[in-house]
Amino acid sequence: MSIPAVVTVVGSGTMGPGIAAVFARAGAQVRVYDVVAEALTRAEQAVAMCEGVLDNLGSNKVDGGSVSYTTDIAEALRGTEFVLEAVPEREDLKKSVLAQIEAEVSDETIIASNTSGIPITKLGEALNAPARFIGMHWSNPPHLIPMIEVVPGEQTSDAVRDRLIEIVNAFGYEAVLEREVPGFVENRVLYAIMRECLALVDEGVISERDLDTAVRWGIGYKLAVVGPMRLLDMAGLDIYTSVAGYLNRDLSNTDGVPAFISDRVASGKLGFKSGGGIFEYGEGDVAALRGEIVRQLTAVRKAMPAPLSDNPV
Ligand SMILES: NC(=O)C1=CN([C@@H]2O[C@H](COP(=O)(O)OP(=O)(O)OC[C@H]3O[C@@H](n4cnc5c(N)ncnc54)[C@H](O)[C@@H]3O)[C@@H](O)[C@H]2O)C=CC1
Ligand SMILES: Cc1ncc(C=O)c(C(=O)O)c1O
Repeated sequence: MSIPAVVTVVGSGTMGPGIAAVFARAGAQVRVYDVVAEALTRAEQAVAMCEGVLDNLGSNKVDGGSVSYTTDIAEALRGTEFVLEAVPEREDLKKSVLAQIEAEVSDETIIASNTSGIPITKLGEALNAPARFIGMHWSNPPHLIPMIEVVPGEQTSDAVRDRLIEIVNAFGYEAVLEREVPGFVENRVLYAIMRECLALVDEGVISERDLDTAVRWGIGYKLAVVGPMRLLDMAGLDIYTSVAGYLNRDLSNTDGVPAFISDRVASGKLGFKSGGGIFEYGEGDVAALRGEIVRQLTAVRKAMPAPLSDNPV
């Protein structure tokens, strides 16, 4: 299974560098483009770190891969075969950038978006040739989570869909093909969980730290091995029927962003990126936490059956 020889990643913030590292690991010449020069400087450091993580993971490495960095979009897109858009999650911005990309590439170039859940058909309205456009939703951190949601829009061609699945598998990643819905699958599940977690903390049922402990060592640990559908069979559909019969109507069904979050955002408390959010972080805490998270994710990944392997669970 081959991957494109030349790949361009547009947007080098949280996600771009790890994505670039995975493509380069698979042998592609990757060009990383951003409008902010400092973002590229940070990206170069991030890519080097991701490469070290992939070495530690023992991830397969194909010769010939490289990563370069530029603030010149024409240079970034010249001769490219595959573009991954990873700019901020704003429909207007993404549409503008997608149109900018399409104007610079050949008719054969595939354009993919790492959008967290904006419908691909909607973003595709910005393109003259939406048949070449598809959703390619990586999960954070992209160089460690070996599952990518493949989300065709209504105009996406079958050939582009099949080619993207081939590329994802060439990384040694699981490609999950989905019909397009807002938020796709992973974030619909994640945001349902986050909604309930935030409600439980906000209502004083449990503290932030104890909530994390409960979820990590309860469903988090279990779901890393047993998926939700298999878990239903393991628990018993009769048990689910009894519990859901009284519990589903009692779960949080708030829409919008809870004040627990919006108040913090309004006061500039964004989490790791601002030194404080749900928790507060002192000097060096975020870097240490990032390193420990990567170390533990790597250890768990090594303990699990490899992606694409014949896992009986
Ligand atoms: N952060 C996360 O955990 C995940 C994010 N995503 C999605 O990936 C996309 C990117 O997210 P992040 O990396 O977190 O965003 P980010 O805000 O960390 O990085 C975005 C980058 O795009 C650059 N940028 C802004 N305007 C640009 C333009 N016109 N042309 C080129 N570059 C431009 C910014 O300078 C920045 O470096 C979003 O759609 C997001 O929803 C998907 C999975 C996980
Ligand atoms: C909070 C949150 N929101 C979106 C995404 C991905 O689109 C992630 C993730 O990939 O981890 C996330 O944690």
